[in-house]
Amino acid sequence: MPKFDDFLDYEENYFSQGQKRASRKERSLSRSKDRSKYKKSDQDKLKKQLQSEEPPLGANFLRGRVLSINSEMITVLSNHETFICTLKGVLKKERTRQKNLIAVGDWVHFEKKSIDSGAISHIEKRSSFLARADNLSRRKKQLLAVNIDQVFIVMSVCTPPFKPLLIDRYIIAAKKGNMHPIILINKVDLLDDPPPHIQPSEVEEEKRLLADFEKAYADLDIPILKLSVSTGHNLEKLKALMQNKASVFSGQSGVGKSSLINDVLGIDLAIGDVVQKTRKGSHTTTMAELLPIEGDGFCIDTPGIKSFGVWDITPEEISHFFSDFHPFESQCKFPNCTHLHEPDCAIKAALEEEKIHPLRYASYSTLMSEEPPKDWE
Ligand SMILES: Nc1nc2c(ncn2[C@@H]2O[C@H](COP(=O)(O)OP(=O)(O)OP(=O)(O)O)[C@@H](O)[C@H]2O)c(=O)[nH]1
Ligand SMILES: [Zn+2]
Repeated sequence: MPKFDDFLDYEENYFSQGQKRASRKERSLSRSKDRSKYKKSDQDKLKKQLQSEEPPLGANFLRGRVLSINSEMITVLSNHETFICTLKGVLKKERTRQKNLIAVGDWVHFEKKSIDSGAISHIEKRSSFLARADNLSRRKKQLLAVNIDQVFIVMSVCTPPFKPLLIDRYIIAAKKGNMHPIILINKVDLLDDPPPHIQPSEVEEEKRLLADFEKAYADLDIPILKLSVSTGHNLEKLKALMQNKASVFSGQSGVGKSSLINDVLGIDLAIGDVVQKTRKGSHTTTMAELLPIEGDGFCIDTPGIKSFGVWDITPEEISHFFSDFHPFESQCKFPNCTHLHEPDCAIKAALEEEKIHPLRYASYSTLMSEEPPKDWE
């Protein structure tokens, strides 16, 4: 195992771990404030606050962003120039104590040693964590990247069919890591111009499901963008959403993540063929890389990232993040009601009175009862 893999062992405390320890009462109190917690302005505030706590840059020091970490080399971008950096001795000592000392996406201070090299002396506090379950080692999680602003949850229509019941898993994983979820519905061209093997009735069903989904999720403060890589529909809007941000694309196989990434990176690689496979094959490790996009901003293109944290969600987290259920929960007969089988459940009552959308309840009950499939990746 390469030495630097140790950096990716995830040992940071999610902000949500504190929440897990909090009593049920405290949790329900905090729930009422939850809606605002993940709003853009609040996250920006957090970033500013974290930044203001950092020490001032010394003379001959630069501030930059870690783009990639390979063997003993850390590539840092500062003012549009890249520097190959090492860790200063003092940080190396800390490295043995704190495993995730440096990660892709970190903001660092480094001393310029030559026109293209430097020594990192300080790592700024992180605003978000992108981790995934580590199947290979006994240690539980791998840290893939930090300070990622937003997660694009990519779904498609028709091929593969739209699967609204999967979306909340991604939403919760994003929010747990303190990243903004944004839902992308790709391949909408197929709704107007379906290939011959798709029956008109299937297309109608997809349209109905999509309309239902938009209605059910309209009030959740999560942007939904319908687009098509094939026709270019709304791709400019997507690029605008990515400006000045670090973004990651997640979603099931075949929904069009690579096609979208290629488009925003402004590269023209054939998708789903040998070129694409070779490109993926070249990522022999699970390490992420920040790739500068057209304009200003970054995206991450790492195969392993598509399933980050989505099978690592507890029932407490599920109810915590279903904020549209919170106004009713206190009226359930049992304080620990799971809203699945219990009598006198206020959530089921709200569902019958159409105060909760059936799709939201279906998503909730699927999450609460489903085991992760073994062949997820
Ligand atoms: N009709 C249509 N096809 C698309 C669109 N976007 C992508 N595709 C096709 O969908 C297939 C899968 O696209 P990819 O970009 O490889 O999907 P992916 O999500 O990266 O898949 P994995 O690499 O398996 O995770 C390819 O054949 C694309 O050409 C679209 O907007 N419309
Ligand atoms: Zn209940």
